[in-house]
Amino acid sequence: MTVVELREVTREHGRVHALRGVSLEVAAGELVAVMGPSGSGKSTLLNLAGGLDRPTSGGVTIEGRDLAKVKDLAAIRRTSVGYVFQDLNLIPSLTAAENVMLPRELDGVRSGRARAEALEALAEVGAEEVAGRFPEELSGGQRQRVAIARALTGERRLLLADEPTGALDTATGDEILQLLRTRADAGAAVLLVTHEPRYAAWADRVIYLRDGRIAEANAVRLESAR
Ligand SMILES: Nc1ncnc2c1ncn2[C@@H]1O[C@H](COP(=O)(O)OP(=O)(O)OP(=O)(O)O)[C@@H](O)[C@H]1O
Repeated sequence: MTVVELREVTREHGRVHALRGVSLEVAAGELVAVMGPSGSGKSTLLNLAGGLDRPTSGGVTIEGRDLAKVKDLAAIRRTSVGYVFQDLNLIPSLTAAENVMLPRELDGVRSGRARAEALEALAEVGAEEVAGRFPEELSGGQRQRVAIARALTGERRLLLADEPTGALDTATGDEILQLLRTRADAGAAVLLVTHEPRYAAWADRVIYLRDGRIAEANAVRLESAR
């Protein structure tokens, strides 16, 4: 089942062509890595796939809903899409658990249930022991786990990760990739932007962007590398 589909998507910023006619489908259960040089359009692709930005032309569909026809994009973002960015955007005045609860509470889920879900998501990423701590009291790897837990709550089917391992050491980066892989294996569609071939090796497919176009798309099966 296709979770996200981009059809001939372009995105222009004035005279800059950030994306030039990209088509891509990511199915449930798939982890797709997006690679390419700086400025090739990777973040633009991710933002469009998650409804954080709108294409200049072409279309984006998430779980069968054409985003061009959706009035409340924010609602789709909260219910269907989980984001993990390098700039983690954890709110400093909230504990780890409160950060994870927030999107669910914004969506009208009661506090008690949102808290139970948050603790479950934190346990899933191995961060339950930091639930009551504030972001500044956490290591980089712990913060990243909390950000992933926040992206996982509410059974969101599309997970978008933009260099989620950027600031982390190799061992912690591997753990984060393992989490994304596990999530894909459990039925999510995962799009991962990375510069690191070692992380791309966890993907089912790797697409290479160059100057806003897909230059190459490889299906890789590297079970033995995992
Ligand atoms: N808001 C914007 N206004 C103007 N130009 C933009 C904007 N966002 C992106 N661009 C341009 O679009 C192109 C693609 O940018 P994008 O951030 O998607 O690339 P990237 O592959 O993610 O790069 P990096 O690896 O450096 O993060 C670049 O030339 C960038 O300067």
